[in-house]
Amino acid sequence: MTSSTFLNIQGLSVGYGRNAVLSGIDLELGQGEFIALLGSSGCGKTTLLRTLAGFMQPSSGRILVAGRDITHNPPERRDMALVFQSYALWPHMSVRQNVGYGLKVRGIPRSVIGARVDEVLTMLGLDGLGDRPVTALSGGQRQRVALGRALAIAPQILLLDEPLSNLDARIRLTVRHEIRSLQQRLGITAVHVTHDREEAMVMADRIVILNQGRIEQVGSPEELYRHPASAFVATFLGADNVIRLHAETEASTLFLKGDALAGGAGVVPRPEHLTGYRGLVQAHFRSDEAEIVSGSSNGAGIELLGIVKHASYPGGIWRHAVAVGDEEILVDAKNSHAQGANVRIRIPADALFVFPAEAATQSEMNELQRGGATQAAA
Ligand SMILES: Nc1ncnc2c1ncn2[C@@H]1O[C@H](COP(=O)(O)OP(=O)(O)OP(=O)(O)O)[C@@H](O)[C@H]1O
Repeated sequence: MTSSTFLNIQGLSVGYGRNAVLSGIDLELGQGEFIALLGSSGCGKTTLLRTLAGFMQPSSGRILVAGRDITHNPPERRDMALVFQSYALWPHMSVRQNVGYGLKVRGIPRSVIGARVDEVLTMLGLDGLGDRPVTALSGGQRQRVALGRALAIAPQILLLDEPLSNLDARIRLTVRHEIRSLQQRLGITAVHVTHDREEAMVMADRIVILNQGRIEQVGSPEELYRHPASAFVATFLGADNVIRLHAETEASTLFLKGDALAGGAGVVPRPEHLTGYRGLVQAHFRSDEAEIVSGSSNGAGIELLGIVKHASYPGGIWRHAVAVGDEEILVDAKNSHAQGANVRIRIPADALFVFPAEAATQSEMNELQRGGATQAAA
């Protein structure tokens, strides 16, 4: 644990009955840090948040806040507030009563509650709505009330469980910005659960990618985007074009071979995790980082040969589905290329993420047996 660690999650495992959901989660957050938990449906994001909040008990591991072990504290003795996707407001209460609720149950005097609620309503731009029933508010306003109720108790840690997913796209952008700037202004440590990649990227100081109950990678949005540590992270962060190739390494160079490549081969700098690797790989890249080129070009990268299957115009760019060998990839371009056209696609080395192939197909196994690459991936 570093001296600046505020929330420290150590070896946390959590399950429902005999069904293990989270396994050995280790994570340290600094005070005032905003962390986004990102992962596909069912990977355990909400379970982690509920365990932090004290609504679930871990089967092993500890949670420390400022060095104090709070693993077995009840929710009200954790100095944390949870904001739900569904708002979870009291429908029979006014905005003011909802925001003051947490203070009331803590036995705070009425005069203090009144002043604090006014302060929070102003902070969230809800002045003038205090006496409205919450049922007479828009979705964005309701979520602001839910946030106000959480902030009224001045928690040290704010837990956000997909608070924006019930809002329409435009309001979501506004509330996203409001939450982030409030959190920064108040210096609150925040853990935000989302399955929206862009939301995590623009809001968080660091993103935690969860996959099947384990942490796959932790880093700043840019680190994760530029240096995904696994095929899962690359795919999850948009590098979902995949081409399978054979790879061999020599010193700091990665030699790639495959029918999909122009000239049957390509050379790129070797990523750290492929030191000494020889075998099947899957190369990932984003559709907007691949380029349709008219001739061979200079600079580190690879070139693929493909045939345009169809082109569509989602706005600003043309998106092409291109058959490359047995695989189909998406490539964006400023101009459209006709169906059936033979194209050369260039992917710069720094936009190419190469990992050992997850499983060999039958034809790849046959090729391996014929003496291609000798090391099949795990
Ligand atoms: N009350 C429960 N009893 C048993 N299993 C549960 C319960 N709640 C969740 N699970 C299971 O635990 C796993 C993790 O669920 P969790 O809600 O934490 O996932 P999540 O990542 O938040 O998913 P989503 O993005 O869909 O909300 C899932 O497989 C889910 O089916």
